[in-house]
Amino acid sequence: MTKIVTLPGDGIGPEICAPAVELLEHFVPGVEVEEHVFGGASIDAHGTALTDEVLAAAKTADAVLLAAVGGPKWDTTDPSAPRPEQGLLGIRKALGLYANLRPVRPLPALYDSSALKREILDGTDMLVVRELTGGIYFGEKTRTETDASDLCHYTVEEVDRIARVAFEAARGRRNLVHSVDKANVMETSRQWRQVVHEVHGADFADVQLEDQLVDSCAMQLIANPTQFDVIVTENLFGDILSDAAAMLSGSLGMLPSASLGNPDGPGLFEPVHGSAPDIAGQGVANPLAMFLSTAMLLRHGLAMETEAAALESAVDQALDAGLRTRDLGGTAGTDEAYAAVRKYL
Ligand SMILES: NC(=O)c1ccc[n+]([C@@H]2O[C@H](COP(=O)([O-])OP(=O)(O)OC[C@H]3O[C@@H](n4cnc5c(N)ncnc54)[C@H](O)[C@@H]3O)[C@@H](O)[C@H]2O)c1
Ligand SMILES: CC(C)[C@H](C(=O)O)[C@@H](O)C(=O)O
Ligand SMILES: [Mg+2]
Repeated sequence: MTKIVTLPGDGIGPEICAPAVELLEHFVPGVEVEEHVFGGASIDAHGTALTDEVLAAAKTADAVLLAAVGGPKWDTTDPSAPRPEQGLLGIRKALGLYANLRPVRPLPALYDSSALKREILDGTDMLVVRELTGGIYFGEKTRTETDASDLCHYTVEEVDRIARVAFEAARGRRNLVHSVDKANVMETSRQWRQVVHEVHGADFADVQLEDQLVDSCAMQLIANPTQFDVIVTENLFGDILSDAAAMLSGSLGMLPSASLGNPDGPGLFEPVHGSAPDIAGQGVANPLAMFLSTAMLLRHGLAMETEAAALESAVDQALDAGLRTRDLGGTAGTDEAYAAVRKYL
């Protein structure tokens, strides 16, 4: 039997997770869905954002569906206090999920919801491949009364394996990879660039490779997004660039993600956005990034390509038919969005 562990988390997390579970039950008859507390909710219940029990449950699942964590209640500058985000980083690392795929494909129906002009958006279709278990997120952290430090560290192996994910992905797309770094300043970036070129020369010479500095990439994402096919970049740059790229789709509430990398364990599927504390509890959150993450779970986690495409198509059709949540300039609530998508299944 297929087992999915769900981690609704905090803020709008539970509101967008509930309808996603209904979609899972629709597409995977008899699916066993096991829900666990996670993030801030887990800090409140157990004093830690990710308990050993939840991690053990996740390891036995076919896939993990996560909504969002965090919120002002747990925001603190005290280094000894537990943080919801530690649960997120902890589960990514513990499951060995180094490859985070964030596809950005603005729909013509939503061009008017974006801050960018239609003619700039038209034809945009990119995949951000974000390294997820290394870099400054996981390097040594220190803090004293007078200073603090975060170490950015990458091994050659970590860069090599994420480069391969990006090149492989490009082969199934437009065959172009932009490797984004800060090689004019950072030593980790200079080695990143060298390793990416070595992997390219050895095994992927058929794929076009471009280097781009991260500051320039941020500008190019807004100025000329259609030039990109696959962007591969380190953890922190990928975090920032993918939120910027989300706005090409009209809203952060539209961008899904899949975290993969361990062939023997489950993948983790979650929207790119956070727990949106400013709108939590109002029933107005856009659940579409969560639904599209569920589609990625069907595709990458359960090898159910037909079902994944059907769900993506239902989202497209609902938007074509006029579905607009508040973040997209409309008035539809979370339940209405779910009903609008359900109509096309
Ligand atoms: N994967 C995750 O769990 C994740 C990701 C990012 C941020 N966070 C956490 O979320 C908390 C809030 O962070 P933030 O406010 O910087 O980012 P956020 O992504 O939660 O929200 C940014 C803005 O986008 C809006 N927004 C986001 N998702 C939306 C949706 N589905 N529908 C409608 N509007 C949406 C919010 O209302 C807010 O105005 C922080 O604690 C942060 O650490 C968690
Ligand atoms: C909440 C935070 C730790 C997380 C990250 O930085 O990875 C989020 O912003 C994301 O993009 O998934
Ligand atoms: Mg982020």
